[in-house]
This record gives sequence, C-alpha cells and structure tokens, in this order.
Amino acid sequence: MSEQHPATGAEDTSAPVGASPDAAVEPVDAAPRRGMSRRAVLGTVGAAAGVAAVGAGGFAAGRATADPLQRHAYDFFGTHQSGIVTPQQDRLHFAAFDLTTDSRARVISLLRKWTEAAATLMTGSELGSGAAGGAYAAPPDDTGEALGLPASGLTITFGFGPGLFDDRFGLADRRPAQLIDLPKFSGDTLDERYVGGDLCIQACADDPQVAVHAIRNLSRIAFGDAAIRWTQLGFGRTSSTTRAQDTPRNFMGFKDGTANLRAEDVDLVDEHVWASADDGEEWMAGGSYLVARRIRILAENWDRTSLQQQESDVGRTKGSGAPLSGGSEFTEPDFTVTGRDGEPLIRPDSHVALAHPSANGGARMLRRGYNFTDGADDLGRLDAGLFFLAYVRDPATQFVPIQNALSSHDVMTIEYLRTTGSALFAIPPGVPAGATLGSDGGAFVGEALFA
Ligand SMILES: C=CC1=C(C)c2cc3[nH]c(cc4nc(cc5[nH]c(cc1n2)c(C)c5CCC(=O)O)C(CCC(=O)O)=C4C)c(C)c3C=C
Ligand SMILES: [Fe+2]
Repeated sequence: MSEQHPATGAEDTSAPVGASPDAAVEPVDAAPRRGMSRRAVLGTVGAAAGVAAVGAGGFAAGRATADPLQRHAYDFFGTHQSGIVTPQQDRLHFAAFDLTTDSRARVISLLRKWTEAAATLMTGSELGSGAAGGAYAAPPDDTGEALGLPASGLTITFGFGPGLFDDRFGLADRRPAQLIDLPKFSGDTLDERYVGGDLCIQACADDPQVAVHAIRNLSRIAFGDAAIRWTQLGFGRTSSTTRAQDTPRNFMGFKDGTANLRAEDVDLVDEHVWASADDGEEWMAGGSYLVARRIRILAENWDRTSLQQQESDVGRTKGSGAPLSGGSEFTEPDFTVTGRDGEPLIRPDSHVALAHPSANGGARMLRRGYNFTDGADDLGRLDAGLFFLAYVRDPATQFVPIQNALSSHDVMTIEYLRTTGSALFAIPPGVPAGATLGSDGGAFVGEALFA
C-alpha cells in the first residue's frame, strides 16, 4: 500500500526504511545494510553519522541535496524503481548494454546479481567482501574508488530495450506495445555509437564518483553476459522532479524543467508516467518507459545569437524563466497574448509553444535530463549538449508527436540542436519492500516478466 507524505502530498511508494521526513537532514542509522558501509570501513564516521534512508518516491523532497556530507541514501525497494520521481540528483552515469548471452537463465541470473548489488550500493556499502577485505589472491569484490564516500543519494534504475524481446530469450510475446522502435525524426543525425541497447542502467548521485563506481561495478558483474554498448556522463541536472528543488539551467543558459511533472503531482504522475496493468502487459504495472536522446547543442552558433532571438526561440525569458506572455517563472504561458504588432508574444514556432500540452493533446512527460560535455569535434567545436531523459507511460502518444513537432517546426531544434543518440527502454516496476534478494532464487527487477 502506498502512503501520502504528510508535507508534500507525494506518494510514498518506496517504503522508507525507518525514515522521518527529516531523515535526510538528521541522519539516522536506519537502513538495514547489505554489506559494509564504505565510510565505516575507513573509520571516518561514527554512529551519529550513519546513512539516512529516505524513500525514493519523492519523500523528503528537496532535502536530498541539503546535506553537505551527502550521507543520504534512498531506499532501493518500492512499487516503483528509484531514480524516477526521486529528487533529481546532480550527476549521472548512464549505460546501455548488449546482451552477449543467448541464455534466458543467464539473463535471470544477471538481473538477480544486479538487483542485489544495486540495493547494496544504494546504502553506500561495499560489494561482497569489499575493495580491500577479501582473499589476497583474488580480485576484490568491489573496485574501491568509492571507498570512504557516502551513499550520496545514489539511485540505480534498470531498463529493458527491444533486444531483450527478440527471439533469444522466449520473451517476444511479452514485449509491451509501448516499447516501440522509435522512428527516425527529421533532422536526426544519429551516431551508431549512441543508439539502442538490450538493457540500460541509469545511475544518478550527488557525487560523480559514486555514480561512475556503480556503473563500473555493475558492468563488471555482467562480464560474460552483457557488455557496455554506450555510456553517457551528465554533469548537471536540467530538470527538477520535486517542488522543493530550484530550477537548474541547461547548456543554453536557460532555466530548464520549469513546467516539468513533479513527484508532488501524484495524480498527473499516475496518469502520465506509471504504466498500469490495463495498458496491456501486467508485468509492467508500476513501471514506465524511458526515452533517452543525446542532443548536441551547437553552442558556437547559439552563443552568437542575440538575447532577443534566444528568448523568442525558447518562448521564455533567459533571466527569470518567465513566459514571454508575462508573469514570473511558474506563471502558465498564455499563447493568446499579442504585442503591439498584433503578433503573439510567444511565437507559435517557439520551443515552449510546440512542446506545451495544449499543442499535444494534453500529453505530459517527466523530464530528467542532464547537461553533458564530451570534448570537441574535428573543427574545435564543443561536443556538448543535453542528454534528454524522459519518463512516460506511452512513448507513441507522449513523446513521438512532440518530437515530430519540434523536429519540423521548432526553430531552436532545427537551428541549434543535433540529436546524435537515441534509445527507448521499458522500465519495470520496483522490487517490493520486504523481498529477499540474493543470487540463489532472490527477487529481482523485472521478475514478473520471466514468470
Ligand atoms: C520531445 C521532447 C523534448 C525535447 C527533445 C526537448 C529538448 C530540449 N528542450 C530544451 C530546453 C527547454 N525545454 C523547455 C520546455 C519543454 N521541453 C519539452 C520537451 C522537449 N524538450 C517540454 C514538454 C517542455 C515543457 C513545455 C511546457 O509545458 O511549457 C524549456 C522551458 C522551461 C521548462 O518548462 O522546462 C526549455 C528552456 C533543450 C535545451 C533541449 C535539447 C537540447
Ligand atoms: Fe524542451
């Protein structure tokens, strides 16, 4: 049963472990640990500085980043996986994997090991016997670069790509209709190095080393069964997923995420984000679909564009993020307001006008993207932009039409953006609280798919 958080009204579906709403600011020794705390191992923290556990479903919204020591830990367990409505962390390491095994049993075994490891990592504990505590003659169970670091709000979210449903694993008839093959959109300049994947892992944290450590160790566990196909690092969030968080800025310098769906919008999140058994595949109930698009921003061109043109292309002011129709950041845009010349103050071909629910049959999405920068191209231009991540209940109706409109009419998209990567994943529901984990028959993410 889910509960409502008394302060935010957010649905607490992830069964916080002994946590009060203040848990993230007043650390409690709450989470039943799997493995040894990485900080306790070094003797750097005493009992008073144990890891605070907070539910990932928006619980203790916004407080997750308030703890300068980043000791907060989200609960792995819940109706939904963590890392979706969890207050968005500042850092990302995302990885898409190819399955290299043809064995269904090996896939199940991998998901069991991944699930157990993720639950351990999210508490800020070392894997197995740790980085320096195992047999001297064997490689350590944990690679060690997070030793001494706290949980740092780590969330780990697993996804299944179309390849899991090909003819290798006997799952073809369980593929959800919502897991479509994304079409090629007008203007896409996809680089095969950033496309697709049979599985994915989104690791978010407030410390990049913790997010990278998670992906590295999970990929190490997958050795022989799955191999990394592509990855993306994100250095700063471009959305907020709770009302308590400030709106961050994207690489174009604009506030991004103002009109995003948030954890507190429980009814809207139910309607637009969480899959239901009525959607066709019962095993997906409580899950979602993740659209991942690596979008390069042609910064050199954008930076030579006047402020007036930039604002007009976006449909909002650069300073406050208010819609050009007036008001302040969170004022609803009014597309009917015209200027002295009789033209709409928010241009119909601006980004906001084209992406707004009123232009898309009411479609909404929960955006969870990150700024990225990956060096430079042959011409000395930054390969930087926005790694667009969005969670939706049905990509065909909530993403494809909006992307088509942006690709065809959005001046900002056409002039300044180049999409170089693209993938879609089914995100199974969470592992229920109280489930027993372990490589020997334990519960695992996506278990109902294999039942
Ligand atoms: C297909 C969906 C979208 C893609 C791809 C996308 C890329 C993209 N967006 C920005 C910057 C901003 N987007 C803003 C709002 C906004 N964008 C989308 C969808 C996509 N964006 C939606 C649904 C919305 C909300 C529209 C609304 O309801 O008003 C904004 C305004 C602030 C905000 O509400 O977040 C900015 C700025 C970039 C830079 C980008 C790709 C690089
Ligand atoms: Fe946008």
